[in-house]
Amino acid sequence: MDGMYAQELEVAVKAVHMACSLCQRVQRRLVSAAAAENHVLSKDDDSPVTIADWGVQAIVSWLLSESFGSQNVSIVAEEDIHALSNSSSEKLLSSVVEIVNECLDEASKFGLQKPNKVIRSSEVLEAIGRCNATGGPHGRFWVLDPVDGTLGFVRGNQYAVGLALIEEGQVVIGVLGCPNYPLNKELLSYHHQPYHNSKLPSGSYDLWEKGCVMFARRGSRKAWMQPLAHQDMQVEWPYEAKLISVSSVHDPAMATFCEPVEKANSNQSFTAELAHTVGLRKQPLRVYSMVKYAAIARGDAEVFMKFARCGYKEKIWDHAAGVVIVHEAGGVVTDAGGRPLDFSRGIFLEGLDRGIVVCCGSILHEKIIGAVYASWDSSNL
Ligand SMILES: Nc1ncnc2c1ncn2[C@@H]1O[C@H](COP(=O)(O)OS(=O)(=O)O)[C@@H](OP(=O)(O)O)[C@H]1O
Ligand SMILES: [Mg+2]
Ligand SMILES: [Mg+2]
Ligand SMILES: [Mg+2]
Repeated sequence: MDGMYAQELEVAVKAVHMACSLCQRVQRRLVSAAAAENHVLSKDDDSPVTIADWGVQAIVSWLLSESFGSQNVSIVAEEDIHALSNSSSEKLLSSVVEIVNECLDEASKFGLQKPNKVIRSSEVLEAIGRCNATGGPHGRFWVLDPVDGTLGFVRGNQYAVGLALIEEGQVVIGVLGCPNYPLNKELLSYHHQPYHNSKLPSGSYDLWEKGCVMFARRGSRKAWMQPLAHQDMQVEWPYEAKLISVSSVHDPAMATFCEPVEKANSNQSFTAELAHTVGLRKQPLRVYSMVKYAAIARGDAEVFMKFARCGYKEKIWDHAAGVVIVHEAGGVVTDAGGRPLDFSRGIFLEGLDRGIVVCCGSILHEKIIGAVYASWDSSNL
């Protein structure tokens, strides 16, 4: 990790590894219905939030502040402390504090310094609440989605931790933790049973079998993947990193496209029409979270399309890390008008033309953008 942003990238990768470890602990506990009740809440818009969302936001914010000084760190992130700070949420907050300390205790596993004392609830709240930057065109800020695909997470399925650094409106580094990403791509659409791992005798599974962290630096033309450390496995930091790159498939008939699982999050009949128009023949791969970007970057799928319903504004933390990783792995990411996504206008991807189109290469990309023009008028978006 030499060159520009080397230190930022190193800290971000370590922080995402630790965040993934936190998520894995929580996901294992969610298996018990009784625990799930205390660990999953609904937000005002009815979307779920869990102790993992707050725990990851706290831990990443805390680690970034420790590494760069809190006065130098500005973070735009999804969660806030509202639901955690009222008097009825004491138990919830103590679960978050407990999991944060449990994970920080293992800091050395990820090449990080363990704190010399226990982190108190006020510090956890402070770390979460500090992530209230609003982005914009100037300066430097981090963008964090502590758990992307929270729905997938609570269902024991795919989810991601996304961390990116934006400078002068451009995403300069991206790190994506995908704890359930299978090495065997056929298993991407498989319903994961996360707790199965814990039943395996230690050492009987391959380090690369499931779970990875992907990362890239803008302009490097390289994207990397590291395995996650599995429970009970003694692996020394730094972990081995492999180069990844997009698929070389350009024939639509051979290509796989992925899209959100939830019908509410993308117009699946419109994407089916686009797929048909350009000659994509395979069944769509429906995957939760930015794991869809990971699948493109790793060459496990060729196209990702998301057309949110009219009026929904995409947020920068749902895309920043994925976009730079796909781009450096050789892929193309634009809106449906063919323009790059604009991360310089606050927390939303303002000005996004209709939807997001991610492809392994320009041939497929041009076909899809062309099909959007042809289909748009007849669509009911
Ligand atoms: N109505 C609507 N339309 C589009 N997108 C929405 C919508 N509501 C929420 N979100 C955001 O979608 C994030 C999850 O997107 P996915 O592509 O992973 O969708 S899906 O979970 O596979 O269905 C999800 O991220 P997380 O909240 O981090 O899970 C939301 O930020
Ligand atoms: Mg998200
Ligand atoms: Mg989220
Ligand atoms: Mg959410």
